[in-house]
Amino acid sequence: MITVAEAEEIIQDNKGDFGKEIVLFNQAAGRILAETIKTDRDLPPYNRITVDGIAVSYQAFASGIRSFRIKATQAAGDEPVDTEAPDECIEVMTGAALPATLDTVIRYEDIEIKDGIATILTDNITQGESIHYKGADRKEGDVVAIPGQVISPAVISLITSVGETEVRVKKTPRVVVISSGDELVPVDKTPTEYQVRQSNSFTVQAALKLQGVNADVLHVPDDVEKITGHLQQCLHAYDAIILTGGISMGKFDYIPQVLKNLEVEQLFHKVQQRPGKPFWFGRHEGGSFVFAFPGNPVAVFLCMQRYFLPWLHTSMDMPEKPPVYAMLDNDLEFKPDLQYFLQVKLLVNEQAQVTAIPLNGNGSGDFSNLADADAFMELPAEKTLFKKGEVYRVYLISSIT
Ligand SMILES: Nc1nc2c(c(=O)[nH]1)N[C@H]1C(S)=C(S)[C@@H](COP(=O)(O)OP(=O)(O)OC[C@H]3O[C@@H](n4cnc5c(N)ncnc54)[C@H](O)[C@@H]3O)O[C@H]1N2
Ligand code: MOO
Ligand SMILES: [Mg+2]
Repeated sequence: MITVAEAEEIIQDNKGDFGKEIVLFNQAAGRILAETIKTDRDLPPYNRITVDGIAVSYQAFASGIRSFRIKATQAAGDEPVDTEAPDECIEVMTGAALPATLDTVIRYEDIEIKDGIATILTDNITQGESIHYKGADRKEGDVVAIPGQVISPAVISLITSVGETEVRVKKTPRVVVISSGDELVPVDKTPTEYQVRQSNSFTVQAALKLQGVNADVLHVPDDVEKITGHLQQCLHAYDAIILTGGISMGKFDYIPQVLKNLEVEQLFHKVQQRPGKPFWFGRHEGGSFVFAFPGNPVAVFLCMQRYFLPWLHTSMDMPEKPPVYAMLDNDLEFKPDLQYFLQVKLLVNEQAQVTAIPLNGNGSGDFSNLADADAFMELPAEKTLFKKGEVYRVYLISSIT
């Protein structure tokens, strides 16, 4: 059985490539950038006035002039108006360009205007104040966003301000989520006393939706022929297939055998972890990747967060996220020689430490705490006792915020 680190390495060595496409800028939010965005001119593009008031010559102010004749009023977007005499000023609005003859801007709050004369009421004026200088933020041609970056609202502001009407983005993979098992009934059907509703596939579909991936969902019964037929089709139609259930040692766990029959190369089966030990991963020569997750709901959830989403991000050339650590809040014992992924709630205490409160449950079939969990804490396989105050890595559960 391979370790978690080995499984992770094998998955990362098998990244997908789903291509690129061009989308309109107003359709690009949440997509992954596949080009470099550069400024088309300096930012700001001119000496930008940052308050509503008057623009004056500081030299004139320093020489003792306090009353200035208003030569013109200049709105944002107007061509700047130059002054001709030291005691002239221009009334200027926030966002307007600084006239070449002037160098200091004074707010309306600090002046009084009467009969076309603006009088400065304070001596507390600094040369160059209230001006956001041309090129202070970025120079023309500077890089402002790079491939692999999520197109967040902030990136949209960069894309639009440099006039990119279309952007090249990474294509999202075509993904199908296939649940298996005769005990599972559709969500809108009433199960018998010993059946349960299909929930895993929709959990996975929802996790993908938050990543901008619209996955299809399918259910297959525990029937070799039917599983084979569906999988055969899916191997040609999808970049990634996520299966849930049917991969352990049960009499009706047909999935690994069917995948083998369909010549999907097994890259590993079983990982030294809980939950999710029976996890199966492989790839088909047609290019499709198969992630077969154990049926227990917490195992599916963990495997999505710990393996599939990082694979998706790597495949989309997104930068690796820095690791996150938290401090265990309870003593804990875990004897099996498996890496244990503990569901935890994260809190930041008054010392700015991130503490992890374990959410004790009844194993990987108990998904009742999942909605309260913020992360899985990865407790090393070689240890048995974990003490309050010890620090371990946590894998955050992806969410909207
Ligand atoms: N003899 C052994 N038995 C088991 C082992 C083992 O090593 N030796 N491993 C256990 C572990 S760990 C897990 S996890 C499960 C994984 O089993 P399968 O992948 O074969 O999954 P199923 O048997 O199909 O189902 C397990 C469990 O999950 C429920 N399930 C499945 N799909 C869904 C779904 N779409 N929505 C909701 N619930 C689902 C299913 O009803 C079962 O209760 O095997 C252990 N056994
Ligand atoms: O891997 Mo299983 O999810 O431990 O029950
Ligand atoms: Mg089973």
